[in-house]
Amino acid sequence: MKIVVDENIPFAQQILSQHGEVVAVDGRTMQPQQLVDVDALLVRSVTKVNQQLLAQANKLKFVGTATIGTEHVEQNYLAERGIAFASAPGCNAIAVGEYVATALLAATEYRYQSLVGKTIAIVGAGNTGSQVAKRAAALGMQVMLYDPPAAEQGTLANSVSFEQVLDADVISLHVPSTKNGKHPTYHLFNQQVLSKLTPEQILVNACRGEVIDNQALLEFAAQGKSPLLVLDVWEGEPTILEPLVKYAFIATPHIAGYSLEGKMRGTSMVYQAMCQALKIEANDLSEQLLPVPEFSQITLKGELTDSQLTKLTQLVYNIFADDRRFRQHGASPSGFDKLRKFYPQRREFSALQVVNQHKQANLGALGFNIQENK
Ligand SMILES: NC(=O)c1ccc[n+]([C@@H]2O[C@H](COP(=O)([O-])OP(=O)(O)OC[C@H]3O[C@@H](n4cnc5c(N)ncnc54)[C@H](O)[C@@H]3O)[C@@H](O)[C@H]2O)c1
Ligand SMILES: O=C(O)[C@H](O)[C@H](O)COP(=O)(O)O
Repeated sequence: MKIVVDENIPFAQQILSQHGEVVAVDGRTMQPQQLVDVDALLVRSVTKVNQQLLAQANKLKFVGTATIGTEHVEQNYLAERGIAFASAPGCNAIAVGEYVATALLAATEYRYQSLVGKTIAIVGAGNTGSQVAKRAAALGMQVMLYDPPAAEQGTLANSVSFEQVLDADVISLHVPSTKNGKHPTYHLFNQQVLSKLTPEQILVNACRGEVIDNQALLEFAAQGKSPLLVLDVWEGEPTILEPLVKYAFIATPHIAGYSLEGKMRGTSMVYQAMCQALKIEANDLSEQLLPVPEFSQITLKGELTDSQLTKLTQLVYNIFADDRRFRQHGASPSGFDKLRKFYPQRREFSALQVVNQHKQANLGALGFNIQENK
């Protein structure tokens, strides 16, 4: 069996080589001739899987994307060809929740404010939005969910109105990128919507760049009229609107979901799906391949202040290091992809065991591994 994988799928080589020849290729520049006689293809979000790419894929039986987003894959075309498809829903949702929580704590410290009692509107209450909601609630915020599709399907009891979203202290975006259907998200935050926001608010985009009209946002930001911006995703990646970067409080190259655990779950999920589709027995080594974290335990002697909590999150995930690297090296197309390719190992909060003498319920809800000190 021959399997082609994006070279940026961690652990793929070790896990898949049990089943045949594994060829790792650059996902951004993958070519049709690389798929001749290939049985399975595993990609990430940067590979457009369409008729053109699969023109010479004479033996292909399975395509998997080790990501949450699926807009880069023409699923109808795969179905027409009888090629099985799987994605990895929710694989890196915890990492996105931790990214947003870390960013919000940093932002409010910068403004000498507290998050307690502030409102947050979460646009898109799916896997990533729910993880953000859980952490925002743990930080004492009042959470509002806006998700008309889920409300219509009856899976969300209370979806607030879009007007309520625009009034929130924090607006955090967690929708897929869609141009069609009843609730398209392309430029959901367009010039008109952005004009209603104020510099006192915080706007987070960790879903897809094109959900915000980046040119319009730049114009408001340049006039000092935009909210405080936390931007992980950008329109046109990797060719982004570079002047926007300097106006963001936090700017990162689409790495909100890039925890090692999140990537490992993505690999594991598509591996399992591939084995099922190709009717082979799975031997998932991913958990075993996860390295021991550099840090392991911290003992807290007293109640944490807001500032100490901010530091604790940054101890595990140094969001400012990501931001710094991006501003220094990442805004050009090659820089953007390079930072993502050579992203340092980032662990989830659960990798840190917190020995806690004072009960702080919110640390557990934030994702830390709590050990009560009796
Ligand atoms: N920055 C990153 O590293 C990163 C990581 C993971 C996911 N993502 C992106 O975030 C998106 C969301 O991920 P998820 O796991 O939460 O997906 P999900 O499918 O679990 O949830 C998306 C939610 O958005 C809702 N939705 C769709 N259109 C909407 C609209 N117009 N208004 C409000 N809600 C709407 C859906 O009903 C659904 O509940 C993904 O599609 C992916 O593109 C980015
Ligand atoms: O959709 C997802 O899962 C995320 O956006 C993910 O972080 C994308 O990562 P990429 O495939 O671009 O490396």
